[in-house]
Amino acid sequence: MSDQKNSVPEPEELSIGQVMGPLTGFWQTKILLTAAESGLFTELSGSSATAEELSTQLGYRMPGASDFLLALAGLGLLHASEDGTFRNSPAAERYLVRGRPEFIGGYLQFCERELNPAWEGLGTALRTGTPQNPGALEGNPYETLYQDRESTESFLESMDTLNTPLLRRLGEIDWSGYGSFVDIGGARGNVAHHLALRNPHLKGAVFDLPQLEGAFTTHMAALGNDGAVSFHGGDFFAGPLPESDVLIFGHVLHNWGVDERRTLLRKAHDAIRPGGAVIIYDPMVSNSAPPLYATLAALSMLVWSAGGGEYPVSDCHAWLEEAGFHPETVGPEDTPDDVLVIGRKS
Ligand SMILES: C[S@@+](CC[C@H](N)C(=O)[O-])C[C@H]1O[C@@H](n2cnc3c(N)ncnc32)[C@H](O)[C@@H]1O
Repeated sequence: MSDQKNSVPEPEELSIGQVMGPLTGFWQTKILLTAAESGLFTELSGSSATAEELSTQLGYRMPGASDFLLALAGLGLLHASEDGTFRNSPAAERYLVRGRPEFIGGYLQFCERELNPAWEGLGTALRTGTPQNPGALEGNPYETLYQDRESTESFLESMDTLNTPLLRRLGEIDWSGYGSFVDIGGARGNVAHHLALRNPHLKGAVFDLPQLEGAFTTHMAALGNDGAVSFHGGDFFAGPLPESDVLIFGHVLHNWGVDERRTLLRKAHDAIRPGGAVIIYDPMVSNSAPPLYATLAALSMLVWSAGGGEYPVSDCHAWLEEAGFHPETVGPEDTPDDVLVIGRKS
């Protein structure tokens, strides 16, 4: 037995770090979320301070506070200088300072409040296939989420963090042949606003649950949108989808099971005018070794959503063809980013 073991060649790069890294991932998450919640990065923005000064400001005790700051430096979120002072790293300065355009505080809060508790039940979800988010067990998890104002706000901010990289890619599509679009499940209208801004000839709308109308109106006012995009409240599983040249499903299909995705695409085909198109983006996978982000997103859907998950690009094409579209993948596959697929209607 032991001979057999010894005969297995050990890869040279084998190291316990390959196990310790994922194991301490939870501790790293807690360090990041605790620092963000304390306001440390905002406090430090554009300045530097010693561990003693920061611990006084935050009400922390030494020496724990010093280790905490050094751990943040180890994570690349702070820079520790020789003179004993700390300042934000460029990433922290850009993404973790409240008030900055790319601040991701909403996403941190959404992970902490919504996703991470559901991840606690990963083993159960894997064994049973049942979501671990009570809201998803009752039906549409968004209906439950929107009962809490603060959770709704952090969710909507986090959606915009995740849809921001898509704004440029959606803008690069040739929109000259289309006159209108509706962003189905378009939340508070971030994508719709930027699309309409870049293509003033387009009549844009968002279709989402009626609970989001107030957040949509507030966000449009903050962006200076003068009514170029309208909001239509409704449930996309009840009744037909709004008529348009283009319908967008961004980070929507992965919330639902295969049958619901196929239903939504069939409804989309009914609603889209001849010559129009449906546009889909999700962190899809296209081979047996997808980027880690896509599989983490898939597992987040498993534990949080009502039967959702990420799906192969080829499945997306198949559902589109079944619904009557001619599918085409726009841009790269197998990136840590979303895959963009367009289905054209003859
Ligand atoms: C993951 S978010 C995606 C938001 C946005 N498209 C983006 O890319 O950031 C899913 C959206 O679907 C909406 N939604 C969920 N169920 C819905 C339903 N039955 N009818 C209409 N919208 C729904 C949610 O309110 C939410 O805004």
